[in-house]
Amino acid sequence: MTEGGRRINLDVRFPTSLEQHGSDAMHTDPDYSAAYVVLHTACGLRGFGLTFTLGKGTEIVVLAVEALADLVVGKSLQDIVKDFRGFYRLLTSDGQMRWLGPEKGVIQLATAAVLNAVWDLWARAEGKPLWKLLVDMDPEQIVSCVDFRYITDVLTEKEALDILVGAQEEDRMMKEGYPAYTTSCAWLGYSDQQLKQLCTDALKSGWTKFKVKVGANLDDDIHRCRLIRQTIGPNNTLMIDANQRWDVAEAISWVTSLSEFKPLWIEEPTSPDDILGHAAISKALAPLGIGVATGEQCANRVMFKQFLQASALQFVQIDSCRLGSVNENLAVLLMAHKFQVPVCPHAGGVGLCELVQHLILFDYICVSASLSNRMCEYVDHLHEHFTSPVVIQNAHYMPPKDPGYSCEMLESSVQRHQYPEGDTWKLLMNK
Ligand SMILES: C[C@H](O)[C@@H](O)[C@@H](O)[C@H](O)C(=O)O
Ligand SMILES: [Mg+2]
Repeated sequence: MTEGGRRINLDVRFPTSLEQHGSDAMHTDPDYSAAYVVLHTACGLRGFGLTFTLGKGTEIVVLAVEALADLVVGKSLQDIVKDFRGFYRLLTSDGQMRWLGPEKGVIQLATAAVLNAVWDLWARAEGKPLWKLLVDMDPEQIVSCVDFRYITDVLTEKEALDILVGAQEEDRMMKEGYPAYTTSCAWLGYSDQQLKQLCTDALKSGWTKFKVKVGANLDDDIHRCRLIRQTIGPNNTLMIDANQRWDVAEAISWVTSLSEFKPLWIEEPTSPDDILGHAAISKALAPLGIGVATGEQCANRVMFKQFLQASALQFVQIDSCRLGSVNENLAVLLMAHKFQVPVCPHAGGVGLCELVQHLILFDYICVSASLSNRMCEYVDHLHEHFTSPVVIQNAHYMPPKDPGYSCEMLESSVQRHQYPEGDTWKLLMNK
């Protein structure tokens, strides 16, 4: 990898807060943003990677990426992928930098951005979309990308190999795609009128599964859930998402008050680190038929391991930019399979839909072979800034065909949205 004398790590921000896109009970004004990484090889190939942020502080992630750059620049792609587990360890276990995490917080977001770019580069070098690169790998090679440190008490390499049965129903995915649900109809800052209109339009386009933001005000939640349930009807699926707003007892009583609207899950009811709290909530809500979903702020495989061990979640929400890239997502997919807990990836952010679709296709084809209680999140924002945007047909993700990990943004979009020097921000600041 070379640095080529120019900046390769960028702070790119979109002013989504202006229209309340992405708003929830804890993040009331997100500007969907990314620390964006471009790797250059000596032979002229480029790999693109990103990690998702909400605006302020993205510059800190960019600095963390720069701190990791020394571990990447000067290495060849072949050297990295020949011992990908070793390279993952190098990035996450540097004797000085690991003090900043380890494997969590800003440094982990930066690790994800860098490794996402490496995976993108690898898939491009092979001329395949990332999901296909994974599907075509030997189980041994897949397992060699995973760091099993701290998880061998629940998953050994041998067990992982046994799980990876090899490609199964790839054809089904090519024909039908992977089922999706939408969050874009019901961000917390949207008006009733907007909720109703967006749900009605989504129903017409074939959507049957809807997620609603809750957690700020109970009366308002009852009102919004009623409105949406009435609009989507009794047979479509509803999920609710509190984004960590409550204490444990509060979560149980609040969700009990919303149970008449029959949500499939309550997402992030409390602190993302409170594994036993999630277990208590799961136990209390099970008789109501409501599961607990979490993972978008679960920074590493060890946390997921414990959530699974403690029966603290019924839906695993992997995130392509929170965990340490594909390497660590593979570990979580395999553990979820061992515990027979369905994986429903998180994608509410810029670029997350583009990335995570690759992981869930791999999960279906090589790991789970099941669609029961499984779906991938979709949000309808900012896809126009990517060179290979997601393709949704009849509420399904259609498998990407272009080589890479779908991380590349249009150069014009990057330029316009760079913070603070891009035109979009200059204009907003001068208002
Ligand atoms: C701030 C973001 O939009 C979150 O609200 C979003 O990721 C959300 O939790 C989701 O599940 O999509
Ligand atoms: Mg969420």
